[in-house]
Amino acid sequence: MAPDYIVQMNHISKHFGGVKALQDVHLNVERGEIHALIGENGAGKSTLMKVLAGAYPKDEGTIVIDGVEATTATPRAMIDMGVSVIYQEFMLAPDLTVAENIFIDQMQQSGMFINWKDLKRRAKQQLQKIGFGHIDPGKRVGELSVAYQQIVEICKCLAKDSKVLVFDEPTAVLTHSETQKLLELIMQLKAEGVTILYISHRLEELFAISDKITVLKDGKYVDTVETASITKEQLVTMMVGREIEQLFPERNAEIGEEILRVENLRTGDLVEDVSFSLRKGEVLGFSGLVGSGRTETMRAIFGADKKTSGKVLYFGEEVHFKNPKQAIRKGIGLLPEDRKSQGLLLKQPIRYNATLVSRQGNGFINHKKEQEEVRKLLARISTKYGSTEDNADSLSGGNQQKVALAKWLAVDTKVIILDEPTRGVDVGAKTEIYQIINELAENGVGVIIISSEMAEIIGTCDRAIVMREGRVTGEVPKENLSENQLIKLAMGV
Ligand SMILES: Nc1ncnc2c1ncn2[C@@H]1O[C@H](COP(=O)(O)OP(=O)(O)OP(=O)(O)O)[C@@H](O)[C@H]1O
Repeated sequence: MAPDYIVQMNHISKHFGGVKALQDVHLNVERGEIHALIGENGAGKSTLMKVLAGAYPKDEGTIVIDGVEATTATPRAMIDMGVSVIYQEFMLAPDLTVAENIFIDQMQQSGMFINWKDLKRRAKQQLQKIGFGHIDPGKRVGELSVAYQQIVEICKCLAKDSKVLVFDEPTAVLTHSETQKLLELIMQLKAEGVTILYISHRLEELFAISDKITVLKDGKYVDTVETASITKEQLVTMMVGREIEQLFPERNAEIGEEILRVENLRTGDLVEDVSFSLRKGEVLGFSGLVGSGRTETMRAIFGADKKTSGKVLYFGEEVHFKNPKQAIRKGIGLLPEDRKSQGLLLKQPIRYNATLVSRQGNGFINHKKEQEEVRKLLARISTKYGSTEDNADSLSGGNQQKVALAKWLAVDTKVIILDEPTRGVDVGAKTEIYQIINELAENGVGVIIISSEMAEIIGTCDRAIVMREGRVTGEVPKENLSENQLIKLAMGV
């Protein structure tokens, strides 16, 4: 029997200026399957999905949805054909309620008198249908957690009768248990006949839920394979074009004297009592659930937020950084978790972003020299970009993360705090980032890594601190690091 394709994208090409983001790409998805899309940062996954959603016009190629060719692929036309995309940055209106967000498109279209009671009832029904009936349809979306906002976004798509749902890295911002819930929901949607396209850099997720995987590399189609017929290693080789023997490279750092000590730190409403120390050449992991206060702790140390009480000792001396500038001057760096709002200036050139920290205090700048240095820096972590003068928003998500990291590699730090350093980064580049972390440690830098990926904490750290509800619940040395141990401490059991 001939395959029953619901999405057929063939010979798709798309360029942005000189960058060929997609060249003669194919994507054929059968009705009712979960089809994963994978590839390195900048491979063209998001662009292909934006072309499918009608958000970007294609240069060449055809799109056929359920047997009908999309001749005018605008966002409206593609929604009408049954395709909806759940982007990493949700398209929700934070000031409107859950119910209003779910039905916003219908409300705008009908322009009729709105029966609020009915709207709430229908929203509740939608939420119940996918097992989230406990979300209040009258609540403002801005007050919901990221995971719940994502549920609202999914309901919004389902309310539009979407036949094909595209998830673009949906779990990057979710906790372990939220991720499990989302994966279950996706399986449920599949059982109800919805076709799913799924982008993720987390291979274990792809192997858990997908039926087929399409691999892209450098904007080109590599292959489509049955998930059951391939191993993780084979998939990685297809993706990066080489074998990755070891995701977490070995390190033989010499751990030296104590350089940072935090005593009974209290900050904001969340962090109540945090104490720990960091030594020269040490990689210290911070594990815990989202909302456990890890980011807030680091921000207070870095002078980005005020501490209410407690002490920070740096090389044995008490310090009171009033702002990040003071911390940076003393050799402390922080790569924030949210690169979009804190890590990068998206409307500024890549070069400017990569030298943001190193140029502080330098009046005269030699552009040529700077460009050359930036190129070298970015090559160290295989960043894919057009020109150093392009704005940061022209970069793919993972490559934005690399530029945000690069700016810290351009300066000498003694302590560097990396908040979710590999979020949205592909496996090949992850290894390169781990290698850089190792090099920093070998050069005597004390490195702190906050990570929601337990494998990352286990694979890279000499020791881990686990936080829960604003307090430290445990400290685990390398030899005892295990997922089980980290989960127990994070959940308080
Ligand atoms: N609006 C844009 N303007 C210029 N170039 C762009 C734009 N959007 C994407 N690109 C370029 O197109 C290429 C593909 O990017 P895309 O975002 O599709 O990659 P991706 O596979 O989704 O990567 P990631 O895993 O990092 O999210 C990249 O080289 C990127 O820099």
